[in-house]
Amino acid sequence: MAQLYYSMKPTPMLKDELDIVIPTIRNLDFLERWRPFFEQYHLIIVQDGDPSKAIKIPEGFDYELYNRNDINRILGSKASCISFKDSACRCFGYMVSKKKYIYTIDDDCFVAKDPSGKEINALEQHIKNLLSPSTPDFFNTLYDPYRDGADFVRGYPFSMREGAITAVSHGLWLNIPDYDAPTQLVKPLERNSRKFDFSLRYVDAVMTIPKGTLFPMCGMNLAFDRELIGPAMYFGLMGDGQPIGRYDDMWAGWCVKVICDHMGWGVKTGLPYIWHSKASNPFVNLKKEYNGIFWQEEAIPFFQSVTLPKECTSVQQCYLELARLVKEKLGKVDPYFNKLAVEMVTWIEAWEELNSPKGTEAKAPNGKKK
Ligand SMILES: O=c1ccn([C@@H]2O[C@H](COP(=O)(O)OP(=O)(O)O[C@H]3O[C@@H](CO)[C@H](O)[C@H]3O)[C@@H](O)[C@H]2O)c(=O)[nH]1
Ligand SMILES: [Mn+2]
Repeated sequence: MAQLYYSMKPTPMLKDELDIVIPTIRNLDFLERWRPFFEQYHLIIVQDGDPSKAIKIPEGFDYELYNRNDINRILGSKASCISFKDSACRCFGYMVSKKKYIYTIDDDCFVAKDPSGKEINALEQHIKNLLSPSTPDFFNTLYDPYRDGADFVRGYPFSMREGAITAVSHGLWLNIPDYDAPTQLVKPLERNSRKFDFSLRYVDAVMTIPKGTLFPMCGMNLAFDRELIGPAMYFGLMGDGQPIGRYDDMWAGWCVKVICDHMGWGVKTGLPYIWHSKASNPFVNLKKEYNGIFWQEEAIPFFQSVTLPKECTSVQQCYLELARLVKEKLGKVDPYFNKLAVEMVTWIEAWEELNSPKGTEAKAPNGKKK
């Protein structure tokens, strides 16, 4: 009967070309809310924290599950580049995936509704964003010209209307916005939701982030072309034993954007929205973010000043050049950046080990096929 049910359901887009990566420290009951949208995709679950803890995964999902023991077993000494006790561990899922696309989502994110009350299939919107071109070189004032009902506006050069390949689709959040701790502390009650003037909160737009402009990439609701930009999607070393937290995705976003600009690829932000249900503790977050709030005032000018040499023709080469520059330019800000630069190189070595044709296959001992 189940087979008949599946055969009757429409095959979702990129069903066999996309993995969903979830970092977690808890049971994944949230998947029940996403079942209509996720159950035909393969999940890669990266269990953080105590590997002896069993997490419950609802029946009917096709997944592979990795805990810290698996990460250490698969990467050996190179496991040092994967964060422990921080959601940054999710990037291990990007590395072991064999698919062209990745969607990553937090386990406290649920299906949101658009202003008409319709449930948002966030994954489908991300896929549309990734499969349609970007406009990094010339801003279209009607936002995404490739969306139904939109187009290029007058004065947009026809020679540029083919657009660029889209490497990243950055989604947003209703209810709990991704604020830093100081902002959270001064706006404890603010919700990005229908209680306020909903039309101000739900912006029905997808836009390309212009070339040469950095952005704060949030890992909560994010999709990307893994074959294109995967090697640069290293979520910086945070968590246990590190002097900084909650800048993992920010670090990845700055590296990714500099490399996408160099390669001529686009990064989009906007739709889809998810419903972010849980605000993490602002005081705990302040401790994690403290150094980052200082260091980003040095890091941003550094990334803005980076020019990658034309000899860097692959993402791996770009990333290794970035690691070299991080050590040279940011190492004097704090020794942490020397360590981060080393782990950036380790990440690329581990990526190559698992993903080059002769690379080793990562075997997930815990996993369930439907
Ligand atoms: O030690 C940990 C803590 C959590 N996780 C998993 O990671 C995600 C996010 O956790 P949570 O929702 O509690 O934290 P947020 O502050 O909302 O996360 C956002 O901030 C950034 C953190 O870098 C990031 O952009 C967002 O994720 C959940 O799935 C937890 O289960 C973990 O793996 N390890
Ligand atoms: Mn959260």
